[in-house]
Amino acid sequence: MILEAVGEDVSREGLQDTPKRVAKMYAEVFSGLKEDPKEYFKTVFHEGHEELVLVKDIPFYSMCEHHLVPFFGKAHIAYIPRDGVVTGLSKLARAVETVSKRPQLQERITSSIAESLMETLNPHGVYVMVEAEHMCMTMRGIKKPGAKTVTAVSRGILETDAVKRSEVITYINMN
Ligand SMILES: Nc1nc2c(ncn2[C@@H]2O[C@H](COP(=O)(O)OP(=O)(O)OP(=O)(O)O)[C@@H](O)[C@H]2O)c(=O)[nH]1
Ligand SMILES: [Zn+2]
Repeated sequence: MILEAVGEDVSREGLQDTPKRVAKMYAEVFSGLKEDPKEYFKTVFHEGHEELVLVKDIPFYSMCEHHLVPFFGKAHIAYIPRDGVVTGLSKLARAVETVSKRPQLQERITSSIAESLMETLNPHGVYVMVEAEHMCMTMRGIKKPGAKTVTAVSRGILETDAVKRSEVITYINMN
């Protein structure tokens, strides 16, 4: 229907399988709708580690819900465990993957990861930062390639304690 609407000849060879390919692609890029990031954080280890855990530079690709074009970048997830309860490191990246693979807003990716962690691990604090380039701002519309959006959500002690939060931000900015 999109190809017809833009005036394409939908019978030409290259386009014949395009509806099928696009359907398959959307099933893949929106597969996170069927998943709950909180499920991943059920994998826990009792390690007695009460200090910072940070997994940074987690790459992600998502789809802007306004234009259905990609936005992509990196997510950084930090938390301070309570009672030494930590989750698997890969589970943080899996949560990013799940919430990215939905029609999204960058703010919602950021806050839903933070809330999921707070609700499951009940840590002392969480800090999530997401930086991304939105193709709806680069290839169309205002056309500002290179413009970067940064969103951050802090919860618990990382919301109330500015010193601890700036320590986390220093680690995020470190190479
Ligand atoms: N807050 C937020 N806005 C977003 C995100 N992704 C895209 N947008 C914005 O959503 C807005 C939609 O604005 P509209 O005026 O309804 O749509 P539009 O006419 O296509 O807007 P332009 O992009 O300005 O041409 C735009 O300003 C986009 O930049 C996001 O993750 N978070
Ligand atoms: Zn957009």
